[in-house]
Amino acid sequence: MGNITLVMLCAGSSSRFGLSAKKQWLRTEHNPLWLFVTNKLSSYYDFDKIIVVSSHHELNYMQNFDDQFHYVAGGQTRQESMKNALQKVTSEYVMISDVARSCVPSHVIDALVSNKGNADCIVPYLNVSDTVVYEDETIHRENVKLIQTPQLSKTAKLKEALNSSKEFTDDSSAIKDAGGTVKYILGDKASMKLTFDEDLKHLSCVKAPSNATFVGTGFDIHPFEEGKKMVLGGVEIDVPYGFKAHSDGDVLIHSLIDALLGAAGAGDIGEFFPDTDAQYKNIDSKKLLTEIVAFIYSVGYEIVNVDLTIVAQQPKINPYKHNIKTTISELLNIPKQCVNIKATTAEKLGFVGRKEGVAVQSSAALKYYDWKCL
Ligand SMILES: Nc1ccn([C@@H]2O[C@H](COP(=O)(O)OP(=O)(O)OP(=O)(O)O)[C@@H](O)[C@H]2O)c(=O)n1
Ligand SMILES: C[C@](O)(CO)[C@H](O)COP(=O)(O)O
Repeated sequence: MGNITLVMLCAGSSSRFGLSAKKQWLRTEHNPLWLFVTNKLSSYYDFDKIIVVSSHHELNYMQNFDDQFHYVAGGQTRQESMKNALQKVTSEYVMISDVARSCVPSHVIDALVSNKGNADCIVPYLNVSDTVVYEDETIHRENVKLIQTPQLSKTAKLKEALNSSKEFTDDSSAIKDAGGTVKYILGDKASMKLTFDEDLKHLSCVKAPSNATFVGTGFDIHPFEEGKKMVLGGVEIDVPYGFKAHSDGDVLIHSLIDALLGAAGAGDIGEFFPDTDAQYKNIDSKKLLTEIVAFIYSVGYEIVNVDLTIVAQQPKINPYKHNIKTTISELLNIPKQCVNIKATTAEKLGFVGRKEGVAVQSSAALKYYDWKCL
């Protein structure tokens, strides 16, 4: 243990990446990239502590993957994410890395550690081999450094440097601005940052995602309530009663949400939308499904197909099947032929047979987003 904490920054929004999946959630075999990179760096050096910084709404999901790390919610900027992580750093030194730099070679980590203490911040860089023009003027390219991460800082100095109102794009510029010392060491082209989708062709150290399929199931029941509008599968049903619920009571969409979350290993609808939360009172469940679909795609999955079975003695479902199928396929952004809607009565048995309510059983299949096929 060398009194160094590793902070892995994984809370970005991947806005420049431009794909359905966020870059830190691309899979290599079965591992999300953030886990692959964190495990790789932790194999190079025996850190005192490893902190993974996640987007706030992915924190619970991320923690499912590995409980050996500490997890912290990130902020709106890289700097905010760093500051949030630093609140949990007690070691004398901190190594902060971008998960977007997924193929950092071990010799860079070795060089950072061997320079520990030689300056307030040890920074890997690359020289440039192109001619450089800055504001229409050609400048001496030997004076240009392309800065990389991880960077190894004295924790106290970095904390002090970030207590600034200024926004810095990396640790070393903050430390320099605070009068600290910086030592530059040669980095490696392999440490290239994954920013745009075309950068994927340089992602040499990771394997393709597994082609496995993941299946989840959902089940929900809602009793009838007189005088309420009925919405089922996002479609208004022409009957003088609806579903008793905190939300609009769309029992099909609730069941489908649980099937999607189940396939992704992401818990259940109540963990995402507590029925004690006033913001979901009478909410349109299509909005909930839209949020869950965005989550499923952003954490690196694609939806293969869904199969939904409505168990109802009333109302008659057949007249609405086509519209429900169309609505669900649009909400999931999958072809209509990948959405199957079944309806059955309960043969007048039980609460369904007594026309007290409706149950829906759902199944969903997911696969990893195949970024290698781009
Ligand atoms: N609020 C933020 C913003 C960025 N990062 C992390 O900082 C690293 C470098 O940021 P960048 O490559 O810009 O990632 P994104 O912010 O996701 O990309 P974009 O700017 O295109 O949205 C990434 O590992 C990213 O996850 C972070 O932890 N918290
Ligand atoms: C920290 C960094 O990787 C050093 O080059 C870079 O500044 C991150 O920039 P981004 O826009 O936050 O990706």
